[in-house]
Amino acid sequence: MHYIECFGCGDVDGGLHMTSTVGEEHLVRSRFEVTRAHQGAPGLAHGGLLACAFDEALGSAAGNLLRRPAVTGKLETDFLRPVPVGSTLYIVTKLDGVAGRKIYVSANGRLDAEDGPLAVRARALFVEVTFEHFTSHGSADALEKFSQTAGRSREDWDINP
Ligand SMILES: CCCCCCCCCCCCCCCC(=O)SCCNC(=O)CCNC(=O)[C@H](O)C(C)(C)COP(=O)(O)OP(=O)(O)OC[C@H]1O[C@@H](n2cnc3c(N)ncnc32)[C@H](O)[C@@H]1OP(=O)(O)O
Repeated sequence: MHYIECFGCGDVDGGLHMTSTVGEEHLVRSRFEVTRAHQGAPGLAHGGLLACAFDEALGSAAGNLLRRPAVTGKLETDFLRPVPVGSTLYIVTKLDGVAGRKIYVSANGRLDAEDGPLAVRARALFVEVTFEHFTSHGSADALEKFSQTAGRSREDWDINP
């Protein structure tokens, strides 16, 4: 979790409640459990919410792998199979490259198992920003809110392992 009020990973009523873990080979694994609250057509996940889940997974990978603050500039999704309510999407994200402030990431989402059928593919461009992006465009106390949630100081965020 990067922020307790984040719709993707935070503790928000109706949020996606996603978890992400950095694993082997610098892959980030995220899970999204699809509930009735995420429906578009009866019994099926809404495409916009699936895009949101991938924004979260891709953003978490960019942030956690590079330890730099970044925001989504562009997000593309391919919806390959319907995603039913009650299923879990297993999303694996990889870092494809970095060019200056531009961070390229891509992800595959499989149904109900890491080796399940491929349901959604996504690619995104994240753009590195300064911390002032969040304080000037969002909330003046954004940095305090981030560090309260994650137990990190601003200096921790500047580390690039
Ligand atoms: C640190 C420790 C972390 C710890 C762990 C953190 C975990 C963390 C988990 C987070 C998980 C959150 C997941 C949800 C993430 C969101 O929801 S972010 C919210 C949605 N996105 C936004 O609100 C962004 C809004 N847009 C903007 O603020 C600005 O347009 C941007 C993206 C900052 C870019 O503006 P800018 O700073 O003026 O930069 P600009 O010079 O225009 O662009 C820089 C480069 O990017 C390119 N570019 C920019 N936009 C685009 C685009 N749409 N298409 C193509 N190229 C583009 C430009 O062409 C330029 O390329 P070069 O000239 O360098 O070759």
